[in-house]
Amino acid sequence: MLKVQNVSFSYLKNTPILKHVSFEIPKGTHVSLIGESGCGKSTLLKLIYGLHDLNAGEIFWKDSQVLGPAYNLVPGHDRMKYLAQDFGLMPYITVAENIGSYLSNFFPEEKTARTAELLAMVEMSAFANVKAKLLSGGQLQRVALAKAIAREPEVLLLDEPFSQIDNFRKNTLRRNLFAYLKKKNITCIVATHDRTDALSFANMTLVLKQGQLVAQGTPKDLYKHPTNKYVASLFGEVNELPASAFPNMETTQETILVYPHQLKVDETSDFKVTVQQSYFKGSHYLISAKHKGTEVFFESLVDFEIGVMVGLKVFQIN
Ligand SMILES: Nc1ncnc2c1ncn2[C@@H]1O[C@H](COP(=O)(O)OP(=O)(O)OP(=O)(O)O)[C@@H](O)[C@H]1O
Repeated sequence: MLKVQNVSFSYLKNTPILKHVSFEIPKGTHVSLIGESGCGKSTLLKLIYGLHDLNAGEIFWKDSQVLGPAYNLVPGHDRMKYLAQDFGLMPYITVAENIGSYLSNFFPEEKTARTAELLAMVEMSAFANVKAKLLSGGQLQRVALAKAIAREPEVLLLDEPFSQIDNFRKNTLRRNLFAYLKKKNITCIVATHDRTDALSFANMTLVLKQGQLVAQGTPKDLYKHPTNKYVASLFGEVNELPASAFPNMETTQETILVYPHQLKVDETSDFKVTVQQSYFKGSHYLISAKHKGTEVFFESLVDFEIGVMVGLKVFQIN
């Protein structure tokens, strides 16, 4: 169990970055850490790893307290691995040597086999003998991931681990990596802006806003029952609409959160919008429209001309 208890932290005096953050993560859980840019995701990963001293609170991995540089000559918990956004690879040695640098030289055959296994997982076998400085950003990121799991940490902390990897490779890589981590029961926290990381590959999602933990739960629960628009918008476009605009909800004062796929064109509906822009998404169009000055997004299988007025109804609310 990873326990983060009432943690507060600031880099500079009087500028709090994290405020009273508490949560617990059972061993082997995959967590996605989401929130707008600058909300403190990277900082939280660094604190869990022990790279900074806390202002208040405590962090424990199992029975061992994570201590910052004031208490540790070499910062960083020895059962954890933290992969920063800048990768931390050595440019003048090969890909295989970079990965092998964390593995013991006492068992050369095992080291070679393990390096080959890790290279295959990140689809970089063909680059084993290429110097790291010659790789693209996405290739470097794949090698850095292989290096991070080389010694099988108990806790893996990944900061935007797939940000530079093309979509084609990203999906295979995510499936390989998360299946491997599950098999080895490695606890993993991924700070991400990618909704697929947050929804499809996590058992638990933590939502940060301005340094505070504002929501936590399974990805499905948070997606289906977002506590507010901020949480919902981290999964994609979302509309906040007056409930009274829709049939059977005329007397309701509240607003409702509706994802674009939950709105359907229905010319009989009194809720009229004017089409502003249409974005082709492959399987459908995402249409941006206006209702009394408010932007409304809906999905449609057919395209609409800009300026056309259409009626919308909510057809599938959570
Ligand atoms: N070394 C530092 N010294 C001072 N302030 C810092 C330092 N590192 C980060 N910050 C500030 O802390 C806040 C949180 O930054 P952090 O990198 O943790 O956010 P984030 O959620 O990971 O952002 P992003 O999604 O853009 O990576 C930001 O306001 C940032 O400017």
